[in-house]
Amino acid sequence: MFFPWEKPRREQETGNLLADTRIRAPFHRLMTLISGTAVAEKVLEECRRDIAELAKLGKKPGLAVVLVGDDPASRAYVRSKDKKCRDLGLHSVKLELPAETTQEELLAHVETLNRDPAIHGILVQSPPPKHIDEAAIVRAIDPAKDVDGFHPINVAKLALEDSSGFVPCTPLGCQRLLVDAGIETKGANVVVVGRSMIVGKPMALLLMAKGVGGDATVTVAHSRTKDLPAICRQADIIVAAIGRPEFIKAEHVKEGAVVIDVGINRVEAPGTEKGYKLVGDVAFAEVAPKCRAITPVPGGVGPMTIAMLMANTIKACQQAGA
Ligand SMILES: Nc1nc(=O)c2c([nH]1)NC[C@@H]1CN(c3ccc(C(=O)N[C@@H](CCC(=O)O)C(=O)O)cc3)C=[N+]21
Repeated sequence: MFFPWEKPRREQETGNLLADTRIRAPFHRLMTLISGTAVAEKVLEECRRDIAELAKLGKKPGLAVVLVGDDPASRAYVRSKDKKCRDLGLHSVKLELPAETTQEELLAHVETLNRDPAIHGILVQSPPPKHIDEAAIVRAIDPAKDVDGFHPINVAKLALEDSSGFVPCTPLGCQRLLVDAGIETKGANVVVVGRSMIVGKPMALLLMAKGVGGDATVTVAHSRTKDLPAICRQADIIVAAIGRPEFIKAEHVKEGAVVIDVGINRVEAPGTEKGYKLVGDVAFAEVAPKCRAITPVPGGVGPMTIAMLMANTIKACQQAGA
């Protein structure tokens, strides 16, 4: 028997796949691989338009990324943020400070950037070395330049659904992926796994807010949650932000669920060129066949995070002196 929707199984590659790439799944369903790379490109196209509008007003958005120490993964992120800024024609300042930088020195850098009118967004790469009090640094950033959305003022604005604030880039990117992939969040049971200030908590607030990409029924699960697989199996949408490689297995996922994989874990891969590979918080090979849609790693949430950082920087510029 031949069903027209049964397309030949494709190599389950992850990478530059389009959002409508479909892989045949069991029970004659089609599984969508949601391409963060493709959606991020769309967001960046919108950014280019906004940048052109600002240029007419003589304005150019500027982003400062501050990195303390020499963690290789952090350096890679900072480099790709800097590169994306340059691609778009944004003003980009990259501050790479030694691991021994003191709290006072770092605060002085933040103060300088707060006062710099060419800088609209400031990001201090997380996590900083142990001797740095990250909460104090975050509070020192001018909330109007806090494009990470970590400052208490911006956390409050998100909770209050005040759209003048900045929402953390990763949850914002996840929400945009859901909206762009045509996945209805209104009334959906969403389980967010992870309660971090960077992803889990703001993700939950966004999903329960009123409007497009919101109106969901949100459950936040974490390391102390009882019977996590049973809780996750209730979910129409799972957002996995645990920070443990391939933690979410087939037993966590209801047939036909949508899975957003926020994890970016470097795991050893002997014999490969780099000596490591990136895996998500989801065991992709066993989970994907059960899903209606899923994001890959790499090429999923990661590129969206950077695109939303650009979008937040543009918003900061638009709001500056407005
Ligand atoms: N203050 C602060 N803000 C952040 O937004 C922030 C941070 N600190 N600390 C670290 C995390 C991590 N993060 C990533 C962003 C993009 C990719 C990304 O583009 N990943 C590519 C792959 C990149 C590769 O190949 O290494 C992908 O998933 O396809 C990854 C990770 C931002 N972070």
